[in-house]
Amino acid sequence: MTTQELINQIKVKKSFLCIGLDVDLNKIPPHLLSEEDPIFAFNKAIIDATHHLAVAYKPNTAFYEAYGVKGWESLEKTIAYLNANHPEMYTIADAKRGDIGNTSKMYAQAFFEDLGFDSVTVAPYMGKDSVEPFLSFKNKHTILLALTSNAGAFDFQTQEINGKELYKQVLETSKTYENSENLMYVVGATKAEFLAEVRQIVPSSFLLVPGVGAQGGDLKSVCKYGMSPNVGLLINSSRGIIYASNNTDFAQAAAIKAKELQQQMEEILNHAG
Ligand SMILES: O=C(O)c1cc(=O)[nH]c(=O)n1[C@@H]1O[C@H](COP(=O)(O)O)[C@@H](O)[C@H]1O
Repeated sequence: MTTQELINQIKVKKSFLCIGLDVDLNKIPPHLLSEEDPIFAFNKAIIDATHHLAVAYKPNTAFYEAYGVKGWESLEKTIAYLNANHPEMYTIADAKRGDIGNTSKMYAQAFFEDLGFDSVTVAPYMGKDSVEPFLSFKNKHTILLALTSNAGAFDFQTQEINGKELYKQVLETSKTYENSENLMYVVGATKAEFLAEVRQIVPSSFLLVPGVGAQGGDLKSVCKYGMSPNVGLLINSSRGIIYASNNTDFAQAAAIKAKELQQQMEEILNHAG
């Protein structure tokens, strides 16, 4: 999906919500455990109930890899279901990859070509030649970790090197990479006040903002500091939506939570004009 197509979807749906499909078998409704593929059954029900309220889905691959071959099959089925039935949805493989060039190329192939995701999250630590193999894929996005939502973000990302915080160096340096127009960035919702400075460096890039909901990030603050003229935000909530109920009404309960966020987003978009 192109960036313009994503922007169009945001305008049509009046939503910039990304729903995180972080499926934990200990948290899903027990009645699903007798299904042949409980993870896919859960995802399909959540997608069917929420796709009109969100513009993106983000399975975090850890939750699938944890179940071995079966988990990977559930991931494959989930992305295939989305691409076949909801091609308008933007898809993010949250895999946080990045390695020497020839290895990164294989990671990119796995997520963009084999699985067919629109984007993948990548760690910037190994630098230019670890990121550019992802950027060379047309109409695919590479979502680089800039300032993450967790407490450990302050260990390195906000430390200054030559008078500049590392996350700012990541933003600035990555703009010089080949095909840098295919970049998006992760900035945690728990660090909303940093978004104004992020926007000074990347005024129009899309930002994936996780941390609303279970981690306590505030939607309004994120929009206040981070919204660009083209919206430029994908706000993710995983547990806060998908585990709203662990009973037979789980999908409807997820839709209620998703709608709460979508309505707040619609109000913000209306005010932004
Ligand atoms: O890359 C991410 O999506 C990510 C970056 C970050 O800084 N913080 C963060 O929470 N995430 C992911 O976003 C999701 C947040 O989930 P909830 O806290 O349940 O909404 C998880 O899949 C995290 O791995």
